[in-house]
Amino acid sequence: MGKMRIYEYAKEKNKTSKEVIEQLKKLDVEVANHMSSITAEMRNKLEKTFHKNKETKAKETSRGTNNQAQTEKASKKTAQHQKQQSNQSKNQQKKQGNKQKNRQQNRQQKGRNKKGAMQIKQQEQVQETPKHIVYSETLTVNGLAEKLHKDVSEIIKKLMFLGIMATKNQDLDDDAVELICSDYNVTVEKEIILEDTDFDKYRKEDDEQDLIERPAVVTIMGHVDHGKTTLLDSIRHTKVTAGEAGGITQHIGAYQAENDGKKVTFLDTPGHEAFTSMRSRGAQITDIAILVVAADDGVMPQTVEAINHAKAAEVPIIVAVNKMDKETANPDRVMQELTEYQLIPEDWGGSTIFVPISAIKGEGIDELLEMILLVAEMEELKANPNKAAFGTVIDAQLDRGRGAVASLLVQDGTLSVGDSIVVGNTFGRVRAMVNDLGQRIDKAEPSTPVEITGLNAVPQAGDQFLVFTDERKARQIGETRQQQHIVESRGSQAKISLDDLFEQIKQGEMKDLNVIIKADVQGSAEALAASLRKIEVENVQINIIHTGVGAITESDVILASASNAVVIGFNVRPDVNAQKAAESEKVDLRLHRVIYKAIEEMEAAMKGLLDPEYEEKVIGQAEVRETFKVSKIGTIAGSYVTNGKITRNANVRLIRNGVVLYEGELLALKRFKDDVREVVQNYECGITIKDFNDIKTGDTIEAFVMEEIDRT
Ligand SMILES: Nc1nc2c(ncn2[C@@H]2O[C@H](COP(=O)(O)OP(=O)(O)OP(=O)(O)O)[C@@H](O)[C@H]2O)c(=O)[nH]1
Repeated sequence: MGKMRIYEYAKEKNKTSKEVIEQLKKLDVEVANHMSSITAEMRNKLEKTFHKNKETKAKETSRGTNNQAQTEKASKKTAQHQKQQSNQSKNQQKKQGNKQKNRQQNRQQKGRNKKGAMQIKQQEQVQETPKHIVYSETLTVNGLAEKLHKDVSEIIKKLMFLGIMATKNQDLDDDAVELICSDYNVTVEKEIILEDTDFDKYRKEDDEQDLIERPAVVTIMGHVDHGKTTLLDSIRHTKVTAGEAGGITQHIGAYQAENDGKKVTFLDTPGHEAFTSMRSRGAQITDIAILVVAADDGVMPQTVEAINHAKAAEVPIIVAVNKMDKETANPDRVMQELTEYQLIPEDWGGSTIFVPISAIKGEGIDELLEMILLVAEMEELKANPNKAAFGTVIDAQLDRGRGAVASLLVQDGTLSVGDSIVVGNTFGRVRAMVNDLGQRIDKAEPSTPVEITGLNAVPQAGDQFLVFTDERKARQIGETRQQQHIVESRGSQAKISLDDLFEQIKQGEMKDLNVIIKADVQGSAEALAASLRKIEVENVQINIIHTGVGAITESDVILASASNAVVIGFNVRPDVNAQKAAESEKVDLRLHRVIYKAIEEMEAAMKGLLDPEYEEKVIGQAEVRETFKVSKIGTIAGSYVTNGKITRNANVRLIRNGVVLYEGELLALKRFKDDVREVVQNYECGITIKDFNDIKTGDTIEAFVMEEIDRT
């Protein structure tokens, strides 16, 4: 059985909460309000006094004294009677009995209360009151009044009586709803809508024969200024079928190019940040990554980042060696440098495709597209166009005239105008749909990017969408997802942290521990990586997914979040954005200044030996010299601080003859009559311990705090 609250007890005893609270006060028991729970001891005390009161009241009644409790009881009976009266199916015998009873009670009622018609109105209201109400999510004051068939002002008054100032459109919390209802003797039920909101639950497995080839979705990555945007533009100009819509291409976050009658979809936002932030949101939309490396510049830091991001996502890489038109172009150097990252050309015994291009001159574009088609063929990219569409948001914004506008990439099924759709935490019906050429279309098959309108709100890039055949279902799921999102955003998902690593290893959830290393110099990053790789813990392998030089950046954190990795910073710190991202993404950042400490920590975490985050620190001791028993408060220990200090927010333990009798919180710390924040050595004070009164002269009260350990 759960805890009983004051108002529940009052109801059981036919008392008002106020009466119970007052009675408790008389008994020197302090309670906060009607929602406070009631202990067995409190119950016993109350039972006794109420029992006594009852006897006195009984005597008074026999002397003909009228009292409020009786009036209440009588009016309740009247209400009951009226309910009974309205019930036609009651058997005759009962009716007879009731009639007699009612006549008697009515007489009593009339005698007691001569207010007449007003009274009747109230009774009618009582009659109308439902016995049970059901609500879901939240209820406003107005909503509650409607459900209870009451006037909203009556509910507001009752709330005021409970100390809740509410307007009629204000949401009530569950406790308030429960209290008001209990006041009307109405039982409440909160309906929890258990709509399954996971898209996977609604997506059906495909039969092999229903699958057909679909265009590859390609992302272009690479170092700054190596020519990503130029390449995207070049492909668009040479390969997009301009024409029907006057050749004006729409920037909807992606476009389709054609080569030999086969399509390829290019995502418009170059760079790995967008790619990885989508992945961190659970969306894997890229099938192939094009790594652009300028032939005159070679492998640069962001080239390496891009490689690691693509590898972490297990996406095949095609290298486009750009700026081949330049005199200083040195493709061999690029190839040489990339071998370090396991991107080895076929000629050199590897399997990576290298295509020399000049994005600015449009040279090598055909070859690049051919290679993309080749890799796509090897990847066997397929989808079933004959089912409800599923895919991902590439971009979304609010348009003044059109409302929420979202660019979607259809990844499976066919999206049609009029479809009921849930997009992330939004929903609606596809009102209008345009393709990358700005043409209005009715249907979009797998790998097609489209822009749609008709959603109730703006979704986020990386959100997934799913079409539902039932419009109502789409709405329900959309609304529930919206609610869940609000709840989840309060306590965002936990990522891997060294503190729970061992637990996960034990439970077999962790086979590879992904690590990102950022250091002040390449040498130490490599040394740390090499040492970490050597750590041997059964069944777990350390996987260094990225190493780099410089501060920990937001991009590192996003990669860590997407890959469930821990970031180790050696002699470097996170920048402001990285710090913020780590907090919101719950990414564990470990900062070290000594290599062996970093290794030790990792090893300890993997073996489950990591110290707790906090450790106890004793801050002072006091000797109990006298005790005072105060009925409202409990035992006050008149003490003398023998060393250190006792602070108001410290935890305390009571020690008697060297044995710890109790450990808990300090309730009050006083000097004379005043509450104080701390009392230092050689001063006297009064201490009370929360929920503990067995304090004796000669006991020691030890104060301690929990301090975070600095692991650096
Ligand atoms: N000579 C030559 N220059 C090129 C080529 N491709 C791009 N460029 C030039 O290189 C510079 C950078 O090109 P962008 O396409 O903006 O490079 P990016 O990788 O998109 O750069 P960010 O958007 O800053 O990351 C521009 O001045 C381009 O004109 C090429 O094939 N040959």
